[in-house]
This record gives sequence, C-alpha cells and structure tokens, in this order.
Amino acid sequence: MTTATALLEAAHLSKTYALPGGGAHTAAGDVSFTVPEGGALGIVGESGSGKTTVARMLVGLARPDRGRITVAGREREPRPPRGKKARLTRAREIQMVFQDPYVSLDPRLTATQCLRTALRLHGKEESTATDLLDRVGLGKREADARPRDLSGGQRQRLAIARALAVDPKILVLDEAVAALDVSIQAQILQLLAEIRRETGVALVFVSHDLAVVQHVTDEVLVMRTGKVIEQGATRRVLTAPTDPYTRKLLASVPTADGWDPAAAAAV
Ligand SMILES: Nc1ncnc2c1ncn2[C@@H]1O[C@H](COP(=O)(O)OP(=O)(O)OP(=O)(O)O)[C@@H](O)[C@H]1O
Repeated sequence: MTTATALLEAAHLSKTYALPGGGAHTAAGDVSFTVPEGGALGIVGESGSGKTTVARMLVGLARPDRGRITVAGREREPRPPRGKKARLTRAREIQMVFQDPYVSLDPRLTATQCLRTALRLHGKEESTATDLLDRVGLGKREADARPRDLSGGQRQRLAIARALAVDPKILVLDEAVAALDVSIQAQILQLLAEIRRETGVALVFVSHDLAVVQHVTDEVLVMRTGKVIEQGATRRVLTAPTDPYTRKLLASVPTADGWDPAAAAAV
C-alpha cells in the first residue's frame, strides 16, 4: 500500500491503555498505512478492534505510545502545538467528522453561523458559508436552523461542511453514517464521493460496516484486536479476502450488495 506520493503516512502506531485493576490493554499495535493525495482508505473491524483509537491518534485526540504520523512529508507532533497559528495550520491538515454531530456542533449557532465561525477562525471569506451549505445540499431553511431543528442526515451534512470550511487535506470520518437510516447513509456516501472528486480531499473512513466502506474507499485495512490483519484494494479485499477473519466479517454483512458473502467466505 506504499506509494511514492503518500499524503498521509502512519508508521507503526501503537497505543496501550492501563487498566483500572492493573495490567494493560493494547488498543492498537503496530498499525501502518499510507493514503495518497486525494485517496480514500477504509478502516474496518468489529467493535473494539481499535479503529477509533487509530482515528483519534491521527487527529491528535490520543497520543501514540510508538510510531509516527506524517502529512505531506511533515511529521505531526503527538500533541497539538502551542500558539494559535501553529494550531490552525495543524487543523488544516486533518479534520474529523464524528458519528454524532450533535455533540460536536454548538447548539446555539445556526448552520450559517456555525460555518461563518469556522471560516473566520481560519481567516477565510465568511461569505463562502453559502457555497459550503450548497455544496453539502443544505438549503435556505437549513441555513437558518440550529442543530436541534435539523435531521440526523442534515446535521451530518453540516458537520461535513464545517470540516470542509477549513479546506483540509484529509478528512477522517469515524462511523460518520452509522447512526443514519440506510437511505440517508447512501445520500451522505454519495456526497462524500462528490466532495472527494471536486475538492481532492483525502478520506480516512472508519466503519464497522463493510457494505458502507465499499462505496467510498479505494483501499481498506481490516483490524482485529488492535492489529491490522489484512489490507489492500477495497474491491480485492471484499471479493477475495485472504484472511479468515475478513471472510467471517464479510459473511456477516446482511445484504449482499455487489459481492456475494457466501462465495467470499468460501475463498
Ligand atoms: N481510554 C481508554 N482506556 C482504556 N481502554 C480503552 C480506551 N479507549 C479504548 N479502549 C479499548 O481499546 C479497544 C479498542 O477501542 P476502539 O474504540 O478503538 O475500538 P473500535 O474498533 O473503534 O470500536 P467501536 O466500533 O465499538 O468504537 C477496546 O477494547 C476499548 O475498550
């Protein structure tokens, strides 16, 4: 999965948590991958496999015990730097969208105010808020609505627009469609594919759902108990997995959309 033009490189990331009763739990062990400019990587695995831990290390919400992260050849410090300018520069490298935008959106701000605030913070033209809303498919009514007056799908569109306001190189999405109905999931996935095409932003898409990952990623990395057990082109991994655990994961996907889990399990 190594390419000459890696935009994002994670090398040997490890994170071990101390357990309350003594002992330790390795949430992520020796995780390595690269994402090229404009690429899209899926990180999949069951609950507790370490996906969120990896995502949190990428954005600086968790500090790796070992390993390093580089963006466009520049190493990211494990902790956010001191100083506003350095923090904003770092924020423009990687933005994150969470499963539940309710908790990450300010309940007091309308959608337009939310975007204007992000744009202002980053010294960008505030009037582009309207273009951003348009880009994520939010109209005039939603522009003046606060998060509680938006649907789950609309809130997630707003969270994506706010992340894009910063004009990031990389968008990390952690279970970003997991809480949405299947039809709304499809719309958001479509939106992400369009945004990627139009802006060239690279995606790291964390999901327990293999059916979802196939729509938005070129490469996929399968995690189990903190370890990467398989990685490669998404189509190859979903149609001809080499690891028995990946086969099991595929077999548990309830709808066979574009591949046959039974056939995959038999490989
Ligand atoms: N702060 C923490 N302290 C102790 N253990 C943790 C902490 N964060 C995560 N873990 C443990 O590390 C493992 C990996 O967790 P992580 O959230 O990364 O998994 P995940 O694959 O994202 O799961 P899910 O899809 O359920 O969020 C789990 O066993 C979890 O209990």
